[in-house]
Amino acid sequence: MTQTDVSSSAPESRLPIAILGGGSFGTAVANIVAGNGHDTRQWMRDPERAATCMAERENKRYLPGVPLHSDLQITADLEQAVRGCQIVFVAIPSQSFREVVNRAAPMLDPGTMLISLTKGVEHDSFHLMSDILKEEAEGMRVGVLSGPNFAKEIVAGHYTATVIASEDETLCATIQKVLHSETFRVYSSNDVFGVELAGALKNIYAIVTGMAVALGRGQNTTSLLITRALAEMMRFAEAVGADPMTFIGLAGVGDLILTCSSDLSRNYRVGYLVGKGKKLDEAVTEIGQVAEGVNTVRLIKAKADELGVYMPLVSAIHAILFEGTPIPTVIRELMSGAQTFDVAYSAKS
Ligand SMILES: NC(=O)c1ccc[n+]([C@@H]2O[C@H](COP(=O)([O-])OP(=O)(O)OC[C@H]3O[C@@H](n4cnc5c(N)ncnc54)[C@H](O)[C@@H]3O)[C@@H](O)[C@H]2O)c1
Ligand SMILES: O=P(O)(O)OC[C@H](O)CO
Repeated sequence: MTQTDVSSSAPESRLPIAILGGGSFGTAVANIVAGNGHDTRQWMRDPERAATCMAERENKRYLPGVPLHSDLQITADLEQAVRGCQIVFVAIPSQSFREVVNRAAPMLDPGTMLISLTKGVEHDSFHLMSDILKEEAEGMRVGVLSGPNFAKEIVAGHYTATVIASEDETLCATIQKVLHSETFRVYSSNDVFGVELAGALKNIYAIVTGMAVALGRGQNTTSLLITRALAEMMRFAEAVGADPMTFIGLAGVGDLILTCSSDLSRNYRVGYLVGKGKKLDEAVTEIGQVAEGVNTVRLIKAKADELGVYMPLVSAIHAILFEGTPIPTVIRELMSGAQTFDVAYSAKS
């Protein structure tokens, strides 16, 4: 297997790089990569939409009003997008992630860097996206990118940071170089599982806080929820073998604060709409974009039950979304639970 070290290439070197996914985040990352002078190809499945985005230099459905970089190539031809690329970013919702990677894998050169941008867990299994990349695309180098990163704020040029996680240090250095810009910083981590898990878990708590805001609750409540969410996330991480320390970084508490504090988050908005009385299906349809947390709640609840991990907020939101328990009943139960230690290492706190 040949593994090209592109991290040491001169800053001006132009690499062929593909981004799979035509939604908000794929588009935001494609714009960064193209802006850094790389030969950037974004793949989206719908040929008509690809042609329209290419012609109008705008992705009207997902990032209206945002000009696409003039060098960004957009295509619905997967082979044309990935051919000869040393780096492929995958921004496909978790439910379709495997299907797309499976299609792309035979078209990739050995040693291609495959980077997941997706924050979810595979439905009906407990696979994270890096597991899928390893299973479906053997012989590739794998990393995950996760952090407090609203696509809309990235394209608006707000100062932003994220984390690239991989056991492959050269891959991390390469991705740091490829994405770094005047407004975008990339930190590295070797805890792939922790970074990826943090990105998936925080979506659950964004639904919870969105709901609390819809119910008229104030900042005390939001702060209570975010802090106890972090405790739950770290307990779960410890139980499944991820490093709890990862959760105090950008991909953990950073993304948790962001997503639980803003209606730019689709997960937060799902919680908000359900809190206002909408049915879950109606809320998801109204958002019209992926809200990974809805599926993640089910999967994490099942895993927490199996492992005996105490996750009262996960149980609470699961009861509201999937068990038909009235919101006031769930809140009463949460608020009358045992008052334990604030900060503790024990998985039972
Ligand atoms: N939007 C953000 O701010 C943001 C930031 C960080 C991470 N993410 C993560 O990125 C992932 C993608 O999110 P997004 O915001 O781009 O979603 P989105 O809802 O904006 O777009 C999803 C895209 O995936 C495409 N898609 C769905 N199924 C497909 C299939 N079977 N084949 C090909 N394409 C398919 C859709 O056509 C659409 O273009 C999610 O896991 C999300 O959590 C999003
Ligand atoms: O819109 P959400 O809820 O999917 O959140 C987007 C990003 O994950 C924020 O980092």
